[in-house]
Amino acid sequence: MVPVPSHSIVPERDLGKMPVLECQHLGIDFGGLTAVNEFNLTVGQTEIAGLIGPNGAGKTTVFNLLTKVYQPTRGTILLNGKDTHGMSIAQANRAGIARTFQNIRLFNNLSVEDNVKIGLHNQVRYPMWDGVFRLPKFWKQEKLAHESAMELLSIFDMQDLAGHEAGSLPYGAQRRLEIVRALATNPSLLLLDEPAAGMNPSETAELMENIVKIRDTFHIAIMLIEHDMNLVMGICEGICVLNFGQIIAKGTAEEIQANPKVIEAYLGSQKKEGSKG
Ligand SMILES: Nc1ncnc2c1ncn2[C@@H]1O[C@H](COP(=O)(O)OP(=O)(O)OP(=O)(O)O)[C@@H](O)[C@H]1O
Repeated sequence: MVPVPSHSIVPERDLGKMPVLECQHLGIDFGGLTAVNEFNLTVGQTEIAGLIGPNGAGKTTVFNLLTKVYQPTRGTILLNGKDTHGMSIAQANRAGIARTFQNIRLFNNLSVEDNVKIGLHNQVRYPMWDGVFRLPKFWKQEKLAHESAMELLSIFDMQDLAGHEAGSLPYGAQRRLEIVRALATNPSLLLLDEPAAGMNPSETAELMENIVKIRDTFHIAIMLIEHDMNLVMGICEGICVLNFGQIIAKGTAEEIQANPKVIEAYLGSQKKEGSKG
């Protein structure tokens, strides 16, 4: 039995299992600015978790700490129980963490399939010479990579787009492709940075269904940053609210929506913005 810390909000079905992520006293300073401090969070093995808060609260910085873009000034990150201290971005990815970005980062001139294959790359194994001389092992791996890429693209019904240039896809499809490429690295924790940004309500509704489908199909945890409260409150089981780099609340959608501190710092202004449009 794995003890779950008291600051945990993991769903019941994940209790007793090794959490996918445990952040303990995590923090980072940029010169005199403390961007994140005392960030303590546990994410369950199959949890969909949300990280919300006002602009500049430190959400993307948390993702950058988890993925090793930044090394923390203090604190610990355990990924599937393993301390990620000193890992590079690639090592953290191989250890099971993958992400998408607020601003789409695809290889625009490559095909959709090749973008997914880049994600698969950390699992393809053959000696260098097999690749250089196009030996049978290389072709076997290529065939497997093609099949895996098509299977992953089918999650979003994108198989027919495999040969298209990634940069030529409509915006919503590019966002979906980024998720597929991240999934191709076989993560146990998938981080999505504002996945619904720029999507219309029907695309967002479809995205919500797909996020749940990905969790159910791959049995992984998903943590997302999002300003679309319909999405967050609709699918996130545990929600963590950041303000000025500090966690001000953790809980279920109902608890967060009723929390006066969260309403004052964030949800109140979100509602006003929503009513403007
Ligand atoms: N590399 C850096 N150097 C200096 N300051 C930084 C750096 N990265 C982030 N910050 C600062 O850390 C704070 C948190 O920024 P961050 O981008 O994490 O916020 P956020 O919650 O993701 O905001 P948004 O919702 O607007 O994306 C901000 O004050 C930002 O200016």
